[in-house]
Amino acid sequence: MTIRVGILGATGYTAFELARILLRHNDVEITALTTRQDDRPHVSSVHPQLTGRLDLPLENLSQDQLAERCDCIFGCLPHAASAAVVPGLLERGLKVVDLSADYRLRDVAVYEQWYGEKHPDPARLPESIYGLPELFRDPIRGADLVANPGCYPTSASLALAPLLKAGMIQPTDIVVDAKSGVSGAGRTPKLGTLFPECNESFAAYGVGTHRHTPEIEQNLAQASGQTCSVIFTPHLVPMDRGILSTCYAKPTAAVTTAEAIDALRQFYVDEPFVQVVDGLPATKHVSGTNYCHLTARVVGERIIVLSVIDNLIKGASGAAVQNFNLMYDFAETTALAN
Ligand SMILES: NC(=O)C1=CN([C@@H]2O[C@H](COP(=O)(O)OP(=O)(O)OC[C@H]3O[C@@H](n4cnc5c(N)ncnc54)[C@H](OP(=O)(O)O)[C@@H]3O)[C@@H](O)[C@H]2O)C=CC1
Ligand SMILES: CC(=O)N[C@@H](CCC(=O)OP(=O)(O)O)C(=O)O
Repeated sequence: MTIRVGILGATGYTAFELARILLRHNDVEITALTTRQDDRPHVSSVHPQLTGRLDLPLENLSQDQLAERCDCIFGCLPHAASAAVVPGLLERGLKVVDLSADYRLRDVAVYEQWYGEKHPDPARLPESIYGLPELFRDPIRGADLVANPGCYPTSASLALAPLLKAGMIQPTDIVVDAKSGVSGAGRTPKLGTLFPECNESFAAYGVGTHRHTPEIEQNLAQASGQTCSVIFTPHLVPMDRGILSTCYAKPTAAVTTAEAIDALRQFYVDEPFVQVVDGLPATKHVSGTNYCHLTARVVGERIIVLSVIDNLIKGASGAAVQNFNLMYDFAETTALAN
């Protein structure tokens, strides 16, 4: 069975990584790439790395044109822009993996509080499926609309959910101190991601206000069945890609480092893309892959869980293909095992 796939926002970074991964998928044909530009640039002029590997223009396509050419859409648009088109695609019978934040939060009031704008498609929020297979796999199988997680929430949730579920850490006073490479901000130019602004510099941003805070709390609450509160502080690191999340939590009882690592290992024993390591993980260990590396240390009165992912792969496009594989009942690792 060949699934015809379209990628929205194809000039961007996550779209490029998606195309690269999907070209390795034997059951996929990429049949549409979209842009708002009207001059139909060839994909090789937008992403020279794809020269000779994909022969398609980027086009400003209508929803009817997408429905004629595609079975499934990967949405790589900014939030709000995504929810403006997803309903029409679903109504035309397409399946959608949405990489934006639009369908991740269950509660429209929480979305509007943290994103500071009206949700374009609020009725669909309670029924969209959150695509983090290691924590919530079953509903993804056969789903029509999967909300691909944010990059920081993936790294933090994979680190903390197992220990919360095992009752080893308290659900409050959790601190997630996370650092991301600059590709996390996308290819669309912004002042803060210009080379002279961020190179040789290291800064926090969104302190106390970052919109991934409620997404992390939602995941931890859903995984553990208890209300969770998280202080999340992201930082921009002058490197291309990668996220390191250092997560601090209070143990519920005396625990050793070996016991904490063992709990993580037991939880992820059958997971192809989560590796619990003994040494300290580094972003380079997972760069360009769909893996998350995790470890833990007990220091004083805290358990510290360290988690690394590639923001563009496990934090975005690799996870999207993992979800796609589940939606279509392909082996979950198809096109991702590198
Ligand atoms: N970068 C990352 O690490 C991660 C990103 N995400 C999310 O994935 C989505 C894509 O991210 P990324 O690829 O990094 O972003 P980019 O900025 O690299 O690309 C987004 C693309 O969307 C198109 N676009 C921009 N604004 C609009 C608009 N208002 N309406 C329609 N199209 C628009 C642009 O294409 P054009 O100008 O050609 O029309 C642009 O190239 C975003 O929602 C992002 O938050 C999620 C996890 C990680
Ligand atoms: C470094 C950087 O700027 N990172 C982005 C997160 C990328 C991501 O996951 O964003 P979505 O939730 O929109 O999909 C940010 O902090 O907004």
